[in-house]
Amino acid sequence: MGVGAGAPLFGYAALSIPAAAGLSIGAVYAGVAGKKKQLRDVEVDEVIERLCPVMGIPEATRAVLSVSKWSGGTPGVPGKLTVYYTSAQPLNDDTWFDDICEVFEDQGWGFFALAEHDPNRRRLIFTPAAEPEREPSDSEAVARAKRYVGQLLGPTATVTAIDVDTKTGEVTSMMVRHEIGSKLVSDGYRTRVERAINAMFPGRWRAKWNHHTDEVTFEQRAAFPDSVWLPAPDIDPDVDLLASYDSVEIPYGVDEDGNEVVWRPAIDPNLMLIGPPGSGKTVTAHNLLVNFSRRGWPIWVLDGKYVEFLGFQDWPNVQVVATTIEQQVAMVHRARDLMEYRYQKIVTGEATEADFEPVLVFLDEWAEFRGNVEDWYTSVKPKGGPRQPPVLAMLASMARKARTSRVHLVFGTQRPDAIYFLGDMRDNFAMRISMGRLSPQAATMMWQSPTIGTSVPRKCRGRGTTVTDNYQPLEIQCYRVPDPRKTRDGTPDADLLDRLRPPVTRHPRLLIVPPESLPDIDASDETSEPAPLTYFDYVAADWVLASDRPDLDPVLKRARMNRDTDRRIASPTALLGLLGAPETPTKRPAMADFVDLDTYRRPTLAKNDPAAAAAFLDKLADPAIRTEQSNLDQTRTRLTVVKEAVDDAALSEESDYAFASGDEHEDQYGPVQDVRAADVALGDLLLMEDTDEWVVVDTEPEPDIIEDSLLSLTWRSDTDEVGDLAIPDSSYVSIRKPVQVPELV
Ligand SMILES: Nc1ncnc2c1ncn2[C@@H]1O[C@H](COP(=O)(O)OP(=O)(O)OP(=O)(O)O)[C@@H](O)[C@H]1O
Repeated sequence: MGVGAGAPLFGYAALSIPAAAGLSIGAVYAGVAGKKKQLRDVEVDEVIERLCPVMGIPEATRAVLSVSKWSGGTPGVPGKLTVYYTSAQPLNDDTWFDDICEVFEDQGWGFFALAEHDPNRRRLIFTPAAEPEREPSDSEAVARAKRYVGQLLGPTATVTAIDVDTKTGEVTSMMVRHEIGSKLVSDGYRTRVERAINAMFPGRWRAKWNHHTDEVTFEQRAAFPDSVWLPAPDIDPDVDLLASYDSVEIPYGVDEDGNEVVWRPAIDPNLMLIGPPGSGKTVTAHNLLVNFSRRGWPIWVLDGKYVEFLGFQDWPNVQVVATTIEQQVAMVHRARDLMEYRYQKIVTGEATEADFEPVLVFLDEWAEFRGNVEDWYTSVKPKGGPRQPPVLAMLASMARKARTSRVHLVFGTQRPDAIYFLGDMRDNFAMRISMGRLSPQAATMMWQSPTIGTSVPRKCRGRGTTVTDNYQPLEIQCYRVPDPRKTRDGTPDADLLDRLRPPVTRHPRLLIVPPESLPDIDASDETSEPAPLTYFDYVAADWVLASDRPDLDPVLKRARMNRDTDRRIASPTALLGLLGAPETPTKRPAMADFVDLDTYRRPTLAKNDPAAAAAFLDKLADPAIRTEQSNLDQTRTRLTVVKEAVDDAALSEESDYAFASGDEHEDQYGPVQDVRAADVALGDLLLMEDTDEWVVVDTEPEPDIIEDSLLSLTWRSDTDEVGDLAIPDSSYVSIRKPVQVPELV
């Protein structure tokens, strides 16, 4: 038996019980009903013992509770509970009534709810109610999360909200209020907390700190998708390029939350695209090309590798894909001339920027192009001509004039060499994408931080780093597009290309006509050899509509490739003239023998119709304008280039961009070394001995926040797994350090 009935539990003078309350503390019944009454009193006293602390009453007293309307057997359950309070203070506590009801429920009396509150009498009446909806009690994962939070942010930290994955039961995000704001002002401390959260919970986590409210939200990061195809929303194919220019947004990928990232060329005129082989740089360039073509922009392409853009040679609005070194040099000069022409028109007051239709120029695989041009130049350098090919000195000034001339550059290369960031180049290529993983050295060049982009998983193709609207670096998955050259009819890739292909060709395809040698005008006798063509002859090459020169059209040539051709090319032995293959290729039939020229597709009628395009080209080719624009251009009649004819001032201004030939550091990491854990640095490759896998160390090693005698190494794998290793700093591990590349200094 519990507390003895019939007497106050303890003296409780402070509580004045209204006489009408009918509290039957002194009544002890005997007889038939005595047994039931006794049992009920015991229950009531048990409840009172637990209720008094909830009511803020230090010593238990029966004056706190009156119980009536019992029903259902022995002892049964009450139907009305009247609770008296002395202090109104707890009324401010949102959970007070629930806490009172919980006492009744714990006694087995069922669920109660407040039915009436009489503040004058300081009385609360509770009656039976339906079961309230309650938060389920903490799962093991939640309890663990709360415990970790207490360890990291102090015992007073409280988890104010928590999300759990209903399938796995794992915590996916939590909001925490803490009282260590002053400690968390330090970046270092916050980083340590974030590392610890990453180490303690499955998956990758990020923290959003709110220093004003002393709150932090930890969220599990969503996994990036492996591949996201470029969406093909409807776009007006006839949109007015001049009117739409300012609002053009080119979506090129998604961040980890699925938000689309866009390039706005009217704000950032040029884009720099960096990526080692296999990282997805070419696919990203194709994605940009398709995007712009769908918005009706004319596109010119320099393809430093010659083969990457072949599939887009007959894509609507792609005007030219320069695939030989001669064409490429001519194209860059012509783009530069177009920029200068427009610039001059503004200077002379004949036009404003708003009068120019935008053009997109790809300068892809620039380092490769640079090497090729340097080699080629030795064979075409005119006597007395500049030492370096002039085309290599144009990049910076083209980038600078892009905004005014609306001739926008996509500059692509494998590595962010220091020369691409000299002078105002950094500002003129503020819009950037780096594909794949960067070394800490390259990351410093590209993102001014040795940590950004250095842990991008190498096997996740199309993954890279870019900038947000506020120029903050951000990891993204770039959109993917099929390469038309490698896509077979009837496949889903072909269907997607059909949806992405602009329905109207607004800008006709152009060809750069190879210049022909002319007789040497200085020669005294008629039998002398024609003078060899020089660099400037190639620069001055004519441009024509592709439809006017089917004999030169590579698209047409490809269209007539047949199985015989394929087979002949397939065998290296056959190509060597062995095994019965024809030693000299048979003369090919004339174009007219196999193509009906009349049915050869002319460009779809466009705003820029062929006649207008031809007039535009004439204008560009007009010697008067060309001489005015640049002294670098030489026409074929001026075969001997005298030194003075070259604008040395223009060249010397950018002579620092005399590009060094680039080494290949494909893997970017040096030999295997065994070092103490204390000597491991961010960006090193680390061998995980249990899985025999190389992972990258993705944060600066630090003492473990929980066990500070250990060193914590966080890592990310090539397939985007993450983890944390806490080891004594004297233990040995195998690492590979990123190589230092001289061109990045
Ligand atoms: N955004 C992407 N999403 C998914 N897979 C991609 C993506 N981009 C590229 N890939 C895959 O990676 C392969 C290589 O891509 P890509 O040709 O663009 O690489 P690259 O960096 O240009 O290399 P290389 O210079 O050798 O051509 C593609 O064939 C494709 O399978």
